[in-house]
Amino acid sequence: MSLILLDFPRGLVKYRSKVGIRKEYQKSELPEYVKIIEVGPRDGLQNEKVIVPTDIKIELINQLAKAGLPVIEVTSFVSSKWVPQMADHTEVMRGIERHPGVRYPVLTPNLRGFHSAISAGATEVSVFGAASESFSKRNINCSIEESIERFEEVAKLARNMNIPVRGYVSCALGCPYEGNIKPVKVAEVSKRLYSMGCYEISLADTIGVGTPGSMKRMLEAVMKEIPLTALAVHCHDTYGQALANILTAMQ
Ligand SMILES: CC(C)(COP(=O)([O-])OP(=O)([O-])OC[C@H]1O[C@@H](n2cnc3c(N)ncnc32)[C@H](O)[C@@H]1OP(=O)([O-])[O-])[C@@H](O)C(=O)NCCC(=O)NCCSC(=O)C[C@@](C)(O)CC(=O)[O-]
Repeated sequence: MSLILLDFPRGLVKYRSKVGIRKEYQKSELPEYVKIIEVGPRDGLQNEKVIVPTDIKIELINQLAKAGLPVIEVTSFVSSKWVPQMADHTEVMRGIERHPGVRYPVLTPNLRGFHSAISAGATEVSVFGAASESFSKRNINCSIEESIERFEEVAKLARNMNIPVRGYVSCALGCPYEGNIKPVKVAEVSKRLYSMGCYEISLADTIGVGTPGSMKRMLEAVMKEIPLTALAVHCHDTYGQALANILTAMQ
């Protein structure tokens, strides 16, 4: 697979680094702990040309849980016309083992997706917006403003049901249609997601065009609006920059 997908928050202590690394981290002022959110079964498999059979997906997710991943993004409750790779969302969600201490969030773009996800047994969801108008239209068929309205409905219902909601901001470091995206726009969308109740905002370098410099500028803008402990990064490795960008985010 050509992607390295790491959702990588600083501050939220969920995944303990190995002893030894921990000391080095302290010396170099990197975080003592990191939480890794495994998104392969969703973000990886949604891009596969050949649709992976449901039982293989289930086995992959079970093996990832056994490998010690604390959070595994399982699937998306989206339109199967748009993303046929995720059409078996309900079967996957119902088929996986639930390992104690492991969380299994799913993507839900709207209330319809939320209801389906909950019926299938989801206990955590993610809404996914963008800092680019063009990307929002092409990805979820609505403007940024309309998407925020849809997410607010999801967040409100989720709050009433005690379901945690995470928020993605796509194109945080560049858009395939609009090119550069201003950090202030990323900060604005992030703030709206955070204000509606998303407990964590994942800033996504959707097409992997970020660099350590642009990552730093973007994070500086977002950190003015959102507490550091509520931030994560999601770095695609299209141009081999994901690890450098993640290191910058950690610093
Ligand atoms: C968002 C929608 C559903 C909007 O869907 P819509 O606004 O209803 O518009 P539509 O006309 O395109 O709807 C298509 C059909 O889906 C139905 N529909 C409506 N909602 C649902 C639903 N929840 N589940 C299943 N079906 C749904 C709807 O009723 C309609 O059915 P039809 O009338 O044609 O028979 C649609 O545009 C869609 O499914 N888009 C795909 C979005 C997607 O999964 N993108 C990839 C994931 S995001 C991502 O990868 C970025 C991320 C998170 O990884 C971070 C990063 O790296 O940037």
